Amino acid sequence: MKVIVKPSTVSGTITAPASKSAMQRACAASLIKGGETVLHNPGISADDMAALDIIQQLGATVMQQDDTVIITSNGVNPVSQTINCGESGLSVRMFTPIASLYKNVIFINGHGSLTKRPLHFFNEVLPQLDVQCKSNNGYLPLEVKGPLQPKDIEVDGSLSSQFLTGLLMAFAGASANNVTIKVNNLASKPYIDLTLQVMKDFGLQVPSNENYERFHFSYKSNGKPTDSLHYTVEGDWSGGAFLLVAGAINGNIEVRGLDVYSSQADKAVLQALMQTGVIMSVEVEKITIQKSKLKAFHFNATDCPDLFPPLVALAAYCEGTSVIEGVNRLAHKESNRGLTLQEEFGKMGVEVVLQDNLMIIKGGEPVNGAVVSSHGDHRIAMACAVAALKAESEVHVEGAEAVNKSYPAFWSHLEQLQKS
Ligand SMILES: O=C(O)C1=C[C@@H](OP(=O)(O)O)[C@@H](O)[C@H](O)C1
Ligand SMILES: C=C(OP(=O)(O)O)C(=O)O
Repeated sequence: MKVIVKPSTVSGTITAPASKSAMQRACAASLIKGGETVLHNPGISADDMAALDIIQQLGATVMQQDDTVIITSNGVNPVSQTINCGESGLSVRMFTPIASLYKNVIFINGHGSLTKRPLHFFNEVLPQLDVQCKSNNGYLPLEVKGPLQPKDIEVDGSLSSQFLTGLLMAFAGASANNVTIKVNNLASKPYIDLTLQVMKDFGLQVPSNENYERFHFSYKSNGKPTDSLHYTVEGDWSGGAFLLVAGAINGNIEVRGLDVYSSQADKAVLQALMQTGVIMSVEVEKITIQKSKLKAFHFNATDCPDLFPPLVALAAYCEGTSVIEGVNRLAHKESNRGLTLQEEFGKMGVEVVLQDNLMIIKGGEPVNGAVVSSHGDHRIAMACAVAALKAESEVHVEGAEAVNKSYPAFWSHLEQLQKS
């Protein structure tokens, strides 16, 4: 699908979508907790749908009712031998250890970009927890056979935090007692805060967190699972970042649904925006942001790598040279995002230089109309669309359907803002 974005101002009020990071964790926690969970503001992205499907294959029942999703679970009790993670990195890395709680073989698959994302962590780590694990040389498909036994273990967290999220959930699901997960070089640390927050909200066992290096579980019985836990999925700072950047580039908009007290990593977009000098007011209920004269910024996105795409769009309109640190974190996302951002913004005449772990963006020059490609990556599609808002002419975004992975309403939200 191709979407043509015309240069235009944006105005009006928009509510950010549900966070897929929070929604997928809530699905996992509902499965592990047992009993009934009512999810309010449930996400509907492709990644969220993958997580809902996985928990059903692993034994939960899922019912849509009005604006909620009701999940009932008896723990991990699969009704199928196979789970399909779609294109979701979080789902495959979080649900593989959870599926390993089961005593029989489970096959794990996915499609598209997920088949190219590294999973060798499991070949190294799961056997140490008594799980047999086969993979296709460190890639999908996987085959696991548990039951996983929580043990003291030391793992490498430098590739992705998502493996640790999976281990933490699985250890809680196995009632880990007096065991420690030691992690070296953990990446994307705030995502672990979100994991621990969701575990706490669901009444799961929460380990102590010693400086993101040691997570110690000491068993505390929480008694019977709470009947009918109500959980509201928070708004998505990762998708919301594109809306805020759209406002800064060429708008006057109000973004709702973003919790300023959230544990989400991408809340840090506010820090980058503040450096640009944008006119913005942050309140509990809403963030108001408007087109302003923007100056270049220097931002470290090592722990919030999903902010690179919106920040490159922002940097294109900032006077001077902006620098974003943490490019090494981008190689294994839906595309190799350092390279795809360089290529696609290059087509619009925006110079993006990759130097070691830095991305250097020369801003303040005219942004040209162009035909760009999403490379099947939702965040590349959204970054190009937002950059188009003040371009010299139309930007044609090919592969625009990629946004369904995290933000299916993105194109209609953008259109709504362009019209109001
Ligand atoms: O746990 C999560 O919800 C996520 C963690 C991050 O991945 P890494 O830990 O691999 O950086 C992020 O990029 C991804 O979009 C979502
Ligand atoms: C990398 C992403 O997600 P995941 O790793 O869960 O596929 C993303 O949403 O940008």
